[in-house]
Amino acid sequence: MKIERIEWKRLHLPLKDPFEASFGRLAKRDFLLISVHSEGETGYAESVAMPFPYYNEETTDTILYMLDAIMIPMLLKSPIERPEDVDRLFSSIRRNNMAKAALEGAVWDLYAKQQGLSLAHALGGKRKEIDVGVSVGIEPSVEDVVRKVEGFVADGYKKIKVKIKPGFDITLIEALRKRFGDSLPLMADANSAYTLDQLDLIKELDHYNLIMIEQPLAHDDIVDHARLQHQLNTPICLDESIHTAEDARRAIELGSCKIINIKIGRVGGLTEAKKIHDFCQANDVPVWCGGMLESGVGRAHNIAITSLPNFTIPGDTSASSRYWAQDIVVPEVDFLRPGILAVPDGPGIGYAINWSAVEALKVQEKSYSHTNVTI
Ligand SMILES: O=C(O)CCC(=O)c1ccccc1C(=O)O
Ligand SMILES: [Mg+2]
Repeated sequence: MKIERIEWKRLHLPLKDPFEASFGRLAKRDFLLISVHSEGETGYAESVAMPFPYYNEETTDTILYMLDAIMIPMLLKSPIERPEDVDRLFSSIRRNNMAKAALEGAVWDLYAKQQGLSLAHALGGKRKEIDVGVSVGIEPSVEDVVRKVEGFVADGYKKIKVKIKPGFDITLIEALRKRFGDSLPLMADANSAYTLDQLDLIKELDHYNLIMIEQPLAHDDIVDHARLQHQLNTPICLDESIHTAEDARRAIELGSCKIINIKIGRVGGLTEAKKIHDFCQANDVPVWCGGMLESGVGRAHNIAITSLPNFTIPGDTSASSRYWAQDIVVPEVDFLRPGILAVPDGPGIGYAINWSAVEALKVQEKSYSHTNVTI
């Protein structure tokens, strides 16, 4: 697999409605669409960092720097046979997982296309359809969230995740249970907004039959989460705290969580995502695929990894129309049946790029080949 050219295009894609979590509010997506070219095929992926370092330490600009100064030159000068070689190549670079994942993901798509396989199949996924849920942001009032959830329930989403923060938690969950009853598959994501000092408040959430509580405590903690899990009936799911399969092993050994949210970007790529999946499967810990408000390209990667067998809980990969007036893929990501997405069986990610949409959203771009990169 001789990599001849690598490009990024920086896109600004406006959200239909601003999305808010305890870490901040977002009105548009600012991300890099990555293309990796080899022998007539092109692999695609996108960078998933937020524009601010409040979810994790990366931003679109830190990714741009890492790709431009370090990772693209490294990739262009290294012999690559399989996508796992990219994971190995970048293993000496500490963290910067979303930068690594953006390039590694494009090489996975390229590799699958060169083998004539769907990305799902290349990863070892067998599932042809996946159940999906939706993540609902914080709104000005509890009633606003209830109204939004009404729409998503009507759409047929299989899991409703709501964002919570101190002062916007028990009253919200209470209102949702009152309106939709106990059988609605409901969970809450705190994005690290609480500490163990709020134990009594967090324990109140035990009364609402939540499927799980996602990342209640600090982004870099597994010790307090273990103490909390031992006093909580509701399963804890870790998102921010898990960056590697080793992190997953430690958290599971300690009893810090009963479920893991796998995000390809947060863990540095599909190779590591698959390792976490496999470790969790061997230890009877279910996983699901988290979202980062991706365009259709990132959504396609999420669908592919979700075809693996231990993704037994509906993820955050909703339809394109949940976020975008127009997505950058054709066809757009849409339900096969309510709450169900088809896993594409065409080569690679199974979606084409809508280049006229990309050109309209583009704010910056750069192309690299052996002739313009000093290696
Ligand atoms: O719909 C999605 O893509 C998931 C939205 C979401 O919850 C989220 C979005 C941005 C950053 C972090 C998170 C999260 O899961 O914590
Ligand atoms: Mg989360």
